This record gives sequence, structure tokens and C-alpha cells, in this order.
Amino acid sequence: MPNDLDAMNELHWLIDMVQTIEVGLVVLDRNFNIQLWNGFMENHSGVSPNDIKGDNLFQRFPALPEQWLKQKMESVFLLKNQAFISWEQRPYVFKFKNYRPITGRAEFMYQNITLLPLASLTGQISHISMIVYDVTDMAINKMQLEAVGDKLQQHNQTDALTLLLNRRHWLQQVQLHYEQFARYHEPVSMMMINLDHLKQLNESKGHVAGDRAIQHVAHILKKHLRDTDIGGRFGGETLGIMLSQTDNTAAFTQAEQIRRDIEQAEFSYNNQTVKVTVSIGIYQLDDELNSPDKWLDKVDEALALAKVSGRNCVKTLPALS
Ligand SMILES: Nc1nc2c(ncn2[C@@H]2O[C@H](COP(=O)(O)OP(=O)(O)OP(=O)(O)O)[C@@H](O)[C@H]2O)c(=O)[nH]1
Repeated sequence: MPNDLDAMNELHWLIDMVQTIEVGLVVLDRNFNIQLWNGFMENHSGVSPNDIKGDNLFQRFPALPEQWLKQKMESVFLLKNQAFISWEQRPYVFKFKNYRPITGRAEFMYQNITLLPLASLTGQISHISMIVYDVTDMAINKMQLEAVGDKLQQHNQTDALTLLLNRRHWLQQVQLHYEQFARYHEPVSMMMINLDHLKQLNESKGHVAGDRAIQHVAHILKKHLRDTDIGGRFGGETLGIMLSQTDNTAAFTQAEQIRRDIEQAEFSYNNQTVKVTVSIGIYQLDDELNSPDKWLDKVDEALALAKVSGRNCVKTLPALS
């Protein structure tokens, strides 16, 4: 009988391992009644195998996503194939507390789950097993990495002085709006805002005062941006806004409000009060323009017109009557 003894020993070891392994193991019958509940499941749920054996999984854990999980399990029974539930799809199935020291900040245990069909001796799929992996460390690391990536990307797109989009990314928006106009033909306007006499301010109060003036204008500008407006720093002392769903007339009204606010505001530098004004050029995109660069040229023309018209004013091309 040594073979029987060996087999018995093997079974004993297997049961021991199933009980102590750092992975959750649950076996369910066709009606989702619990047939096996290992030590990992006991430790994290506080429910012992003796207390739960034979009970229906969904009755014992009413918070489980019953319909969704049953559908997954039914397909395992039916197709006799494994199914996988990733934490990225659903952070957890069993809401267990997270006790991990490294990722102590996670409030619950992130889980990956494998559903395995279990064949009876007759070859029928009479049971399925759920294997529950604690992937909290990996999930938190991945999310932290993604958050850093997002920050870096944002940093990469932002102009440090004004916190508006930098030139490169703002120009991408110009291109994007140009392409959208070609497809949908919805009104879209571009606005360029240029500080008046910044050279003089730089020379009289210093370059830092000039920087503060640009920041001050950007700050006021941001207050006027709607959710769909995209502001950027086009060049040194020139800021731009893409205004989707906006025609010349509406853009002019918005620009006038910006211009007036800037004219009336002031900032202090070295205990001195400084006031600045801006000139603004606007151009609503039309079919005549066959590239984004041509659109930029037209806005520049409108801005130049504002400058020669005495500055501290808004000009559109063609002029609004
Ligand atoms: N402080 C500061 N100055 C800048 C920056 N970028 C450009 N400038 C300055 O802005 C000035 C622009 O000069 P001009 O093109 O002659 O224009 P302006 O003196 O503002 O006069 P108008 O635009 O004609 O009203 C130059 O002196 C640049 O050095 C910047 O980031 N910071």
C-alpha cells in the first residue's frame, strides 16, 4: 500500500498548501455555493471555512457585483475556458482591507482574479475556482507612475511663466482647430494679445518687471477663458487664444472685455504700482485660408492694425462695421 500512502500524503500536503498559500482560493458549485474557502480568504474576510461551507456566495457577500460576476462565471461553465478579471477593469471583487506596509495608503486590496473551470471525474464542468491575487503593491506603483507621467506631460506642455500652454502645444491646437474647421465648418476664431510698450517697461523697471507684466496679463486672461477656449503663450510678450464655436463678433466682445479689464487693473512691483495695456488682433477662420500659417498671418495683420491704430484696442479683419 505504499502508493496509497504516498497519495494520501500528497493530498495532505496539497490541502496544507491550499490553506496557507498567500493567494485566495474559492471553489463554487454550479449554484455558486461555496465548497472551498482557504486560509487567505478567511484571514481577509474574517469568515472561517466551517462557517461558510455550503453557503451561497452572493447571499454571504451581498456587496459583490452579482449580475456581472455571474455572467463571467456562466461563461466559464459554458465555454470551459478560464476568465480573468484585472484590477484595472475593477479594482477589487471582494472588498478586503489593505494591510500591506509599503502601500499602506491604499484603503483596500487591489485584486486580479482568475476563474478556472474544474472538471469532475466524468469530465463535466461541475465547479469553478476563483483564484484571488493581492496586487495592491503593483497597482499602487502603476498608478503612481501614471500620475508622475501625467504631471510630466502637463509640465512639458505648460509655459512656466504664464502657466498657459507653451508655444509648441498651442500651435498644435491651432492645427487641430484648423482641421476641425475643414471638416465641420463651425465658426472658430483666433485671438492674439500683445503687451503695449513692454520694451519701455523692461528698460525703465527691469526685465523682471516685464516678466511680472506678462504674468499679470495671463492671469487676467485666464479669468476670461471659457471651458472650450485654449490659451497659450505664442511668443515672448504675445499670448494667443483659440476660440471654438465663436465668430468674429463674439470674439470681439470677449476681447474688449479682456482689454478693458487689463486697462483697469494694476500690479505692484518693488512697491510701485504698474499698469499695462494690450493690443488685440482677431481673425475668424474662413475657406480662403489654406493653411494654419495663413491664419496666423491674418491674426498678426489684425494685431498690427491694432498697434498702428494707437494700441490698447481690439481689431478684427475684416473690420467689424
Ligand atoms: N521681460 C520680458 N520681456 C520680454 C519677453 N519676451 C519679449 N520681451 C520684450 O518685449 C519687447 C518687445 O518689443 P517690441 O516688439 O519693440 O514691442 P513693445 O516695446 O512691446 O511695443 P509695442 O508692441 O509696439 O507696443 C522686447 O524688448 C523684448 O525683449 C519676456 O519673456 N520677458
